Amino acid sequence: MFDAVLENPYPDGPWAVEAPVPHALLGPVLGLLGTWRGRGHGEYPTLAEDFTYAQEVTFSHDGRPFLRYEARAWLLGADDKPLRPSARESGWWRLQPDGRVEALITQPTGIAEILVGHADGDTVDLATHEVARTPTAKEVDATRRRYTLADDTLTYVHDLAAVGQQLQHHLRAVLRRTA
Ligand code: HEM
Repeated sequence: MFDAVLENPYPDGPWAVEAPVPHALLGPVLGLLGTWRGRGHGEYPTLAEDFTYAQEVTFSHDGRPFLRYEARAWLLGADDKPLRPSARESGWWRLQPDGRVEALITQPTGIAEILVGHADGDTVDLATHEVARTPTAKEVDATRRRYTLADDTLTYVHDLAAVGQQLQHHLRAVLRRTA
């Protein structure tokens, strides 16, 4: 009786050139589609030490005017060996006319962010509209995320206002397209 639902007839497509055909509103973010891997560096005034991490980020779509976003990071030791899993997040980037973006991103640390911003093909700039926190989550008030795409390299900087600190640098990473 469940035969009709055994296979998902609407799989996501990470590619701009294969089915499903990307929705026209995805135009300003088409260059992001796919999987990216690379490394980053992070710091925050409340932390005793800065840190280096590796990260994998995937943007995919199902033909509708939003991206599915997945990111997972792991810390790297001095010898470049994986130390331990670190930040993960996933969400949806809703494209609006004129390249406006509304993003919903959740993290297993109890944070749910809504960000608004703009995409123009080479850059995406997102800033917090609202943050919701579970009762035990750390006090995160705002983030700003700026992505720059050039020659199959995706660079981002991530500012953070949290635990009583003003909005300031937390992360910078350079990712290369892997698929
Ligand atoms: C690539 C993504 C990220 C990495 C690798 C990363 C890494 C880290 C690390 C290593 C720490 C120190 C504590 C620990 O060892 O876990 C930390 C602290 C923290 N991070 Fe991140 N982070 C990332 C993304 C984020 C995001 C997206 C947010 C918020 C939306 C965030 C908010 C915080 C906060 C609030 C702290 C605690 C500061 C404190 O209590 O002093 N981080 N992060």
